Amino acid sequence: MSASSTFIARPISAPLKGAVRAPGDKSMSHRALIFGGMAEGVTEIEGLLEGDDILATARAVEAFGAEVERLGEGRWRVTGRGGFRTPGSIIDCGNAGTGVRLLMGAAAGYDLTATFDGDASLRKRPMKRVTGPLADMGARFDWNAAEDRVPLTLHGGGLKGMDYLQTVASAQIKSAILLAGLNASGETVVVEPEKSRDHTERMLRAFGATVDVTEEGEGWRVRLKGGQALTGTAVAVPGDPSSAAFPLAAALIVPGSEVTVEGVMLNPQRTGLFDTWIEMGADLTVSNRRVSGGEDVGDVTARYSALKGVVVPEDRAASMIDEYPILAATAAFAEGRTVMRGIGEMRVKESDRIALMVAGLTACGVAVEEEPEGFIVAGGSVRGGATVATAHDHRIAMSHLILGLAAEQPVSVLDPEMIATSFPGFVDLMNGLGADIGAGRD
Ligand SMILES: O=C(O)C1=C[C@@H](OP(=O)(O)O)[C@@H](O)[C@H](O)C1
Ligand SMILES: C=C(OP(=O)(O)O)C(=O)O
Repeated sequence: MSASSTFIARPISAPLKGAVRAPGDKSMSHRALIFGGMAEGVTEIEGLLEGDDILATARAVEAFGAEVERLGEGRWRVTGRGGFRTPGSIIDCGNAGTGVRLLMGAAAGYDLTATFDGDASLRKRPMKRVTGPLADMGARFDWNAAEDRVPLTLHGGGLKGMDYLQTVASAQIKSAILLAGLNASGETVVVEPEKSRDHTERMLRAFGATVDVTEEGEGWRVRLKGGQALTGTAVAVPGDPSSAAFPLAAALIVPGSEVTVEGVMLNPQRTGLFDTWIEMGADLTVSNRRVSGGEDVGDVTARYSALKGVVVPEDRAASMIDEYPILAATAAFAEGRTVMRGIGEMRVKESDRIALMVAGLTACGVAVEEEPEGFIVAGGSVRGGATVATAHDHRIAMSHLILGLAAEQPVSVLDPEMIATSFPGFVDLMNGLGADIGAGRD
């Protein structure tokens, strides 16, 4: 696909109908591969997301010395050697912030040297939030191009545990420090201001580690002792709520629709969007609740709904940080204003997601106000009829394509190939439900 490729979503007149499965959860897929690579023995993974971000992490884990095999669709085996060793090549994490930050934390605990890099988007993202605390534990870093950015070289080993008080609620920072702490002397403690996704804590226990978690203020105090070995295990990865959000959003805004996404992970630190949609008046129901892979899972059904604008509580941000773009797309069809604040973190994702959503929605005829740490969408009719820049950001691309299905005129997005980082098969899945999304003209 050329650099100037586009996808186009055309307004549809018939409702979306059907039941689908979301791809495997991206956060858990990164962790299953990385922990499997750090562990001694065999880790069998089912439901692994085969998106580009995860394939980059699989290659990285292999470069750090584990054996990584694909057994079938979503079925992978990692045979770990009980630690990472110096890789023979640069660790290219592609587009993945989670991949690079968790891998740096994991690698920092071992006596090795590794150079990390990524694509143009990853090269713009801040790394000191992770290298800072890892350096305080004893790791050394060389900036190979610019401070705070990849490419960078890590010299690991000889770490001391630390107490770390996080200023932002970030599961990536928390996870990097905890993974380093596993191979540090003494105890490592991370205190977060608000609860962030806890897949690392849960999954480390499945790999045999002892992790102590207590409530502290609005967040958690997480403690683990250094010198803990991980043992390979079986991991079942449930569906990704961040991906499920797209077909569900389409059902909410296309009249007459009813769509079920089966097997969606419902960890409370990931379901802020669903809570917000329900407050907006969405007909969203969960059935068949069960536990799978140590996480709550259910089938989520969305039916077309007359949505109302809401003020999203700021303390919900960590539980839906990747979902504000698709929330904004649905808010464009709601009656009244949807106020999204306390989300400055959105500016340091794969793109400046506040700026990109404001620009894209404005181009589609939606009234939007930008703030330094948030934005406000005034809902109503959506004209569409625009070609939207995505800055190679998968969630910006998918959000505008969903918007286009219910707009008055088609919506095109530039550079849609990044959708494959988190949701390979997005277009086929959506079209199978009755959407009209296809390749546009260059
Ligand atoms: O830990 C994780 O798997 C993730 C944490 C979040 O990032 P931050 O930790 O930077 O908030 C999220 O945006 C990202 O998509 C996945
Ligand atoms: C922010 C995201 O991912 P990452 O930080 O891993 O690049 C995302 O998937 O929306």
